[in-house]
Amino acid sequence: MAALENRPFVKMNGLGNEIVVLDLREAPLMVPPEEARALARDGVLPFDQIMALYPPQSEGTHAFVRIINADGSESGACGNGTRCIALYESGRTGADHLVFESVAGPLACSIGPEGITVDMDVPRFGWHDIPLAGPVADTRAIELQAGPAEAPVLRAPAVVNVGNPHAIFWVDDVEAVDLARLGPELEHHPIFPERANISAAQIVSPEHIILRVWERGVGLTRACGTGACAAAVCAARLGLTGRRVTVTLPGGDLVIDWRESDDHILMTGPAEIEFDGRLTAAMLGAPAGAE
Ligand SMILES: N[C@@H](CCC[C@H](N)C(=O)O)C(=O)O
Repeated sequence: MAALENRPFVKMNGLGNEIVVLDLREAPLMVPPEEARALARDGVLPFDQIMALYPPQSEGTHAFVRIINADGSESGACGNGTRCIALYESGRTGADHLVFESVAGPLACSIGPEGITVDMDVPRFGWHDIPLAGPVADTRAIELQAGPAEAPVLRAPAVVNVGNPHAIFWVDDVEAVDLARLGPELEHHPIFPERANISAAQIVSPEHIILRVWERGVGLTRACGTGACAAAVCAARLGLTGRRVTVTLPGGDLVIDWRESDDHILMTGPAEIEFDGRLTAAMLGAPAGAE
């Protein structure tokens, strides 16, 4: 029998980033990676991330959240998924201010007229924080390139950890970059011992970035909240933009404010509940009723 069989789920999205919320607080269990992979593969419940909720570990928090990618790997952060669990929990409790915990630390969320704002904590730029495979004096532009000589070669990404590792390449036109081909090569580049999310970022103005993301453990997604945070803080740090930008992804816009007073990253955007149901053996890759 599949471990997750018959568990309730809620299908949500954050700007088209496909999210499945599993509220496991009543009967906690670890999400088997092979069941996550089967669920992502079977097409009935396509998802980019599972946001699995566990009983809170600290006073005043709503849940501990573990984030599982479609390939079964775990991530320390998921911006779009965090807005989704904030909306889900607000619907259950009526609260407009919520705090979750994750392996990367606390996630304070507030629901307001502009959308759902998540405090994504502070960015980390040290080579060992990303992490990179070895010491790099200045991670503002590491020496890395990919792509055939005849195509626009991606060069010298900025790198940052915003709860998960990101590499951002600055390009003149995001549509001219074949991220579907270069993404997997770069995600698994040996310079990234924990792999990395790979973005192509086009600076439109000091207040506007267009972004495309190849997500670690998933692939191309319609939106990546941590990718938007990563591109925003790296662009500001390089003087390419201000500290408050709109990031346009295929699924829509996020507003990122890299707060001057404490360097926290505030991400604001929508979330949507689509439908709910219960997981079946077939969805989890096991024959129904199998012991
Ligand atoms: N879609 C997420 C990112 C989820 C985790 C990422 N794939 C990773 O493994 O680091 C977001 O909205 O941030």
